[in-house]
Amino acid sequence: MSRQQELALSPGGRLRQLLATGKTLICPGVYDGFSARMALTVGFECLYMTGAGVSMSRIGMPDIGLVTQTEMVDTAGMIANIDPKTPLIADADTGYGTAVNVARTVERYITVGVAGFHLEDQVVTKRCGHLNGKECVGLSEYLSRIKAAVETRERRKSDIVIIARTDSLATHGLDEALYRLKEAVKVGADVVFLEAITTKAQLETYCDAFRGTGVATLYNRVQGSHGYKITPKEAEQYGLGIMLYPASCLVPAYTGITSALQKLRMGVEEERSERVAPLEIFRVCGMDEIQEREQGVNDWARAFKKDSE
Ligand SMILES: C[C@](O)(C(=O)O)[C@H](CC(=O)O)C(=O)O
Repeated sequence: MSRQQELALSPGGRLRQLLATGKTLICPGVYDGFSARMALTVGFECLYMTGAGVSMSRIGMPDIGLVTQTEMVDTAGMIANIDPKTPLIADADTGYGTAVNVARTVERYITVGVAGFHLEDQVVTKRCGHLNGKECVGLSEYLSRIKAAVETRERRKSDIVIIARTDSLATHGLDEALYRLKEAVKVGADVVFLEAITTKAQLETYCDAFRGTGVATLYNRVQGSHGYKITPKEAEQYGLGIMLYPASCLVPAYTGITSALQKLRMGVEEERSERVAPLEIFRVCGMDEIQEREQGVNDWARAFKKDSE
C-alpha cells in the first residue's frame, strides 16, 4: 500500500487492515493521555480505551455504570487523536441508554475518530463483566442496540468496527451466549466478544463456533480476575482476532503510585522518581514534535517579516 493510500485510510479502515492480517491484535488498556502516550511510545499497533479505567481515572468511581457517554466520548476523542495512525478500540458499555442513545454514542465515536467499539447486553446500570451480580437485557433489546449501531454506521458511511459483547455467559449459560453473538453478527456486528470466560472448554467452544466464519473473536484478558488465563502465543493458536488487556496500565499505576505515595507519607522519596527527569516524560508526551512544529512556524514568521519589511 502506498503512503498516500495509507494516509487516506479511516480509523476503522486501519483496524480492519490489522484484523485482516489474521494475527492476534494485542491491545493494552489505556484510559488517559499519559497512559495512551506510554503505550504508543512502546509501539503498540492498536489501543483499547477501558471503560473501567476511564471511570476510575476520570470520575474516581468504580466500573458500575456511572461514567457517562459525554465523558467516554471526550476521553476517546482525545486518545484517538494523539496518533491518528494507531487505531483505538473504545468501550461503549451498553451504549448509555436505549437504541437512540446507542445511535448517538456511535455517531459521536465516529466523529471523534474511534476505530471500533464494543457494545454489550448488560442492563444500563451495568457493572464490570468480572464482578458477580450481573444482569442482562433480553435478546431483542440487545439486538436493537446492535441494529442501532449498524444503522448509524451505514447512515454515516463509516467503516467503524462493531464488536458485539455478551455478558450472558454468566447469567444464561454458554449456549445462549453463543446464540446471542451469532444473532448479533447476522444484524451486522463485525467482531464477537464473549465476556468473562472462565474455563478452557468455554474458550474452545467459543473459538470453534466462529472459526472459518470470517468473524473475528475477541478475548478479554482481565489480569487478576477469575477469567481463564491465556498468553498472547496461545491466543494466536486459538485463532483469536483481538486480545484486550484492560488492566495493563491500571494495575501498574495503582501499585506504583500507591507504593511511592506510601513512602512519601513516611517522609521517604521513591528512588525511582529521582531517575526520571521531567523532560523525559514530557518527551513521551510529544515534546520534541511540538517544539519542532513551533520552530517551523517561528522560522516562517521570521522569513515573512523579513520579506515584508
Ligand atoms: C473490559 C472492561 O469493560 C473495561 O472497562 O475495560 C471491563 C474490565 C474491568 O473492569 O476490569 C470488563 O467489564 O471486563
